[in-house]
This record gives sequence, structure tokens and C-alpha cells, in this order.
Amino acid sequence: MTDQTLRLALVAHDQRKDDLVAWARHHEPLLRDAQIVATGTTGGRLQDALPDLSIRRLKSGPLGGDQQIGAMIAEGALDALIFFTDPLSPMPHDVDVKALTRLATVYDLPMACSQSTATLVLEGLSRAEGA
Ligand SMILES: O=C(CO)COP(=O)(O)O
Repeated sequence: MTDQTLRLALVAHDQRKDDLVAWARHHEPLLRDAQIVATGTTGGRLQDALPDLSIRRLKSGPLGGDQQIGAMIAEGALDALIFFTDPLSPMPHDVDVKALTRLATVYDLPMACSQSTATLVLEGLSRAEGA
């Protein structure tokens, strides 16, 4: 991490947005101290549910938002990617989804695609930040 503030990207596919909002609500105290970027629709859902969070909304995922987050990963501008993917639906922008998860792996960025892993990543990074 480059400074004390966690820099997180939060993204969810449509069938997982309720799960991400519920997860974020549960972890709001930690997320309130983070700088959050999100793809457009995900960010809107999160901001409506949790107005105290600081969220910068990018383009919607299928319209370039996934690629914007990928570029941030390549530039070292993120500490973690929380990406609740939908493993049961075909995506028209599957290539963007794959490119995003691929870059997170290339740069060894902590990435979580489900609630349990997201909690481990958030709590682990928050602990490291406080250490
Ligand atoms: O499609 C997405 C990620 O692949 C998410 O985009 P939205 O948050 O705009 O729905």
C-alpha cells in the first residue's frame, strides 16, 4: 500500500449486486475510511444504500468501466479488487471481465469474487494498514 488510505475497487454483476450491497453494509465501518471506485451501476447502488461512503463512479462495466479499473490496476492505483462475479450467466462483455481478473492476477493484486474472500481481503488489508 502506498499510504494509509485503502484504495478499493468494488464491482458486481447484476445478479450479485444485492450481495455486494449487503456485504458493504456489513463492513461499512471499515469501508467508510476507504477510497472506493466502482463501475457505474454498482457504484450507484452502493451510494444509494450507503450515502456515507466515498465512491467515485466510473463507466458502467460493459461500457468500459471494467477496462478503466484494469488501467488503474496497471498503474498501481488500487490496493484490492472486490468483484462479485456471476458464474451462472453469460456476459456480453465477457472479454472485459476476463481482462480485468487477468490483470489483477498479473499484478498480484488481492482480488475477491465472493463474500467470504472479500471479508478476508478487507480485514487483512485494514489490519496491515493499522500495523
Ligand atoms: O458489468 C460489470 C462488471 O463486469 C459491472 O458493471 P455495472 O456496475 O455498471 O453494472
